[in-house]
Amino acid sequence: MAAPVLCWSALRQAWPGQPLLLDLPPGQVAVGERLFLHGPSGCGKSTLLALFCGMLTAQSGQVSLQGQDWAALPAGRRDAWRATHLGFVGQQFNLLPWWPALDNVLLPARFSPARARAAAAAAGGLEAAALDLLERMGLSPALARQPAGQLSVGQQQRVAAARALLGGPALLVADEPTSALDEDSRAAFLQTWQQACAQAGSALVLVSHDRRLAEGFDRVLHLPSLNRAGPPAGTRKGLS
Ligand SMILES: Nc1ncnc2c1ncn2[C@@H]1O[C@H](COP(=O)(O)OP(=O)(O)OP(=O)(O)O)[C@@H](O)[C@H]1O
Repeated sequence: MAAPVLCWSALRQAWPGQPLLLDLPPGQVAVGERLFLHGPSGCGKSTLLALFCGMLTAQSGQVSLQGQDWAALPAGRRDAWRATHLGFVGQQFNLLPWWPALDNVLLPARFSPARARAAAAAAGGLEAAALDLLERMGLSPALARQPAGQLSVGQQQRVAAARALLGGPALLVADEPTSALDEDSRAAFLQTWQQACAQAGSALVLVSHDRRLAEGFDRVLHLPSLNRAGPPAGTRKGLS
């Protein structure tokens, strides 16, 4: 069996001066697996994604991406590892607003020769790969040439999604990636994204408040709130 893409030991995390936020049993995400992560606002979903992405070092426990323990990498190599193996779509899209959408999608290729090669090989050229991804996300070649800052918020979210997919990184992590889309577009967009992940062989970890979007995912991980009136931690259910 192939080694997991993402792997974590028991994780405990608290922000300074705040009560324990995360208390997670060991887990993993397999090659190509789609994991849907949900839980109430403030339960620590974004914090957990930051641990998965090596943006934050676990206070207790260990997280590995593609067999590499994040904590064992110096900061510079962590950035390079992330650029090669991870695509991320956050609640802020972090696009360069004066750059054409197309150039924003091509950004990972500047930081990762491996992703540049993979993208070019899959589509007969790097630019063709980016245009193809944008088109699959519903953006025409004409829109692809427009500065990202002149696109609608929903279109910008699609550009960020295409950028994360370029070159088929082993893992895609998405924090509420459909928040800027209208309700009718959400399911269709996610379906497109899942298909693109499957085609690229990328695993997907997606956070959403909206449980209805869990359709099509292989597994659902419910993250309970540890700091809310409710059943004591020992009786929490649904953590898989
Ligand atoms: N950079 C930070 N510094 C200090 N505390 C933080 C930081 N980021 C998050 N927190 C704390 O961690 C808690 C959980 O935040 P987090 O964003 O991880 O939750 P979430 O489940 O993603 O929330 P939402 O669904 O509303 O986006 C927050 O209540 C906040 O107090």
